[in-house]
Amino acid sequence: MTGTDTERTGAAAGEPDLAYLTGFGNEHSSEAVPGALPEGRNSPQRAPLGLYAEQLSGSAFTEPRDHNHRSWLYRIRPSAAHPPYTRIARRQVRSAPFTDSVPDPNRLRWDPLPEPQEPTDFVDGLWTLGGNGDATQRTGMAVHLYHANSSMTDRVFGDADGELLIVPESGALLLHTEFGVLRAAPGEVALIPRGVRFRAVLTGPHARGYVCENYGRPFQLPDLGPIGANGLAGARDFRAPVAAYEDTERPVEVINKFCGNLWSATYDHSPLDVVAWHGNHVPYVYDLRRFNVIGSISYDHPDPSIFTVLTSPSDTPGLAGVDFVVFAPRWLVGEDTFRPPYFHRNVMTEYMGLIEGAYDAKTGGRGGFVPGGGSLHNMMSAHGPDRETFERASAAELAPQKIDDGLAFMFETRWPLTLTDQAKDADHLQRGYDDVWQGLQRHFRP
Ligand SMILES: O=C(O)Cc1cc(O)ccc1O
Ligand SMILES: [Fe+2]
Repeated sequence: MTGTDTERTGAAAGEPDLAYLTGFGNEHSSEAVPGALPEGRNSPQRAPLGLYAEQLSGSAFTEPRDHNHRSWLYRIRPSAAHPPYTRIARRQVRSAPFTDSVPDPNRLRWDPLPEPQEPTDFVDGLWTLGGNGDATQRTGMAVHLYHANSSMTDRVFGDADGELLIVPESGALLLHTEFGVLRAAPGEVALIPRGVRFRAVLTGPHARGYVCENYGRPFQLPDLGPIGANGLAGARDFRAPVAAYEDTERPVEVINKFCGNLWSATYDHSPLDVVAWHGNHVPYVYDLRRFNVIGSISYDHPDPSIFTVLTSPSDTPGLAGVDFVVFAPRWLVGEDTFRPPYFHRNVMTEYMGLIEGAYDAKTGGRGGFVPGGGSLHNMMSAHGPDRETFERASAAELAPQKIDDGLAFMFETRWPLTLTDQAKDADHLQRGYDDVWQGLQRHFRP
């Protein structure tokens, strides 16, 4: 695929007007200064405009074309021009393998992270809930939350351990990356590929959200099978940035997450100095409201795999390292059907978050499933509608019904999640979550 279409999205007052390149997985190309991209070759003897040519590989050179991810960057200085990194405190960031505790079969739910008390940027505000796999083996994933009240200035972050799927819940982020600037507001998700450097700028006083750090194969669009050629997330709705560079000659701290630790080096310039680029290892943003929701128009509640936005496949067909699933506004019309999510036990592990409103299987409000909160239903943990939802939905008069009062999502992973101590012992862990399934009456009449 080639992607040359550009799309502009409305930015809020005072924010830059951002242009984007559209399409998922495209061989995009972009130059901030005309003539900065070499033609016909990647690495001419002297790159145009006195730039340095550099390849960034997100896959092994030899991976099949379908899975090959790389970009060529034309930059003011090569990334190699940096002083040594030294290890810094991890603060509240943890990585796989997770060894703080043993995996817990209990159903768990958290309220939102408390507001930061001191100046906290996106990196300082990352707080790891747990995960699975092993970052050094490039398997598994981690669930992080973030809360920030300041922008990253002269501070840049890159994650060698995996790609970052950022799910804002409150406050939009401007993500200044090596490839240009993306804006991700609540209701949108942004993906920063492995190794790509960025800094997060707040557009208001506060920002909060979720991050899926995927150590495994990069997220891709799911196959559509019998759905056909269209449906779910449309490839053309994914937006990559256009090239934009920082020509900054002052100290900039670059933080590198590497095999679970944070390392820092102070460069004498900004590493966001890419004037032109081409390739398919690129960041992107996607508006979840564009998701084409497909469901049952006869009876029964389909499995939530029908809501998969992105999947990170494993070596076993159909078994994802992690799926990103969205519960977007939709109509429910099932006849003689219990319409909310059913009671179930799942070999896959489900972490759920709420971006806005309410979720149809759970009661919201204080002590319930609330925006910014999260729930964990680990492998084979019994869960489903809470008592109130069960009673209401079992008695409801069935007419076509629009579900449009919320936006929830799920990170669904093939391996159980192990919690960090800070998640297990958090004040914002809801201690009485099991009670939502208490009082489900016996109705058996043989
Ligand atoms: O547990 C959940 O709420 C997630 C979920 C939703 C759904 O529609 C069906 C199954 C499922 O696990
Ligand atoms: Fe579930």
